[in-house]
Amino acid sequence: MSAPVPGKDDPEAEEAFLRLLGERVRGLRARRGMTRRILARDSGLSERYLAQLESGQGNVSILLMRQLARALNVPLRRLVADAGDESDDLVHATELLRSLDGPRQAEARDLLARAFGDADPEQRRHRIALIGLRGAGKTTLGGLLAERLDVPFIELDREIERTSGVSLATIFEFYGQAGFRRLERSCLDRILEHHPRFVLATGGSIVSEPATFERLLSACYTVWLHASPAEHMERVVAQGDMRPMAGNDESMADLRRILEGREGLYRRADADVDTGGRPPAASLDALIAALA
Ligand SMILES: Nc1ncnc2c1ncn2[C@@H]1O[C@H](COP(=O)(O)OP(=O)(O)OP(=O)(O)O)[C@@H](O)[C@H]1O
Ligand SMILES: O=C(O)C1=C[C@@H](O)[C@@H](O)[C@H](O)C1
Ligand SMILES: [Mg+2]
Repeated sequence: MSAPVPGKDDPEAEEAFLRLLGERVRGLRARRGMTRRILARDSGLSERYLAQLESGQGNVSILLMRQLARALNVPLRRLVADAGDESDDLVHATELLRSLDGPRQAEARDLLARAFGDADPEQRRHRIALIGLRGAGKTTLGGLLAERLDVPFIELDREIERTSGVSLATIFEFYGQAGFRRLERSCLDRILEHHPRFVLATGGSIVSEPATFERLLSACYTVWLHASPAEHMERVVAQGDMRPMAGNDESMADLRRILEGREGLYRRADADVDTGGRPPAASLDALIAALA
């Protein structure tokens, strides 16, 4: 039996995607009042090829797709968006956000999260979620904090393993990053549904999944635990934990790169605690102070 390819669709789903692409091109062309002949001329594709594509039978290369997008004057992402990502409201709201500069985009995102987030602010204070890189102290401090607050301590990675009945390594091997992310999201949703109070230790990479991270931020009081890269590495190695980080082998360079890639997201937490250069008991006091 050949190895599974988690990113590959079955042939029916592939056909459905090509049909969607064809309908999308036909719809955009119609809305613009362009004949197939004109679009063929402006994009450099032959009329015959365009007809094939519009009927869902053309698997067009990315460069030809870019030519088509330019001729239709739409961003390339609009042609290849997943089903459901193309309502006019979503497209217009996205364009509005894109017209703002960086700081105002962040402001707009926070406004939207406040207006449409599902959290009751009072309940949010009783749901504490620890985020941070491996070795930050999420498990160590999370357990101590839960004991102190007399609330359940939940480890999201362990919940994912318990629900799926297999180890994280097996999930990644057979279902890929995408499969892990789906399980992570459904476990988080279930925890939020069943527990009004808890301390939750999340997986270090939860911040890389925008929808899941937004849900976490809106439903929980989040605290970013961090130490210096060297301390993170020291702690991970001392635990004999040789799990690959984001698919790479362990090295300081990888760890720095991962931290760099995630730092801007970790910073969105409600509070942060530096767990470096002090014992866990001192970090626990700092964590409790950060919740006050
Ligand atoms: N100030 C401190 N706060 C928390 N942990 C500390 C501190 N100083 C040293 N440590 C040690 O660092 C390690 C932290 O590991 P821990 O498993 O809690 O991190 P984690 O964030 O849960 O990592 P992972 O993402 O791999 O689950 C523990 O061995 C702990 O004893
Ligand atoms: O930091 C990471 O990249 C990860 C940490 C783990 O807790 C798991 O959530 C997963 O293996 C990814
Ligand atoms: Mg842990």
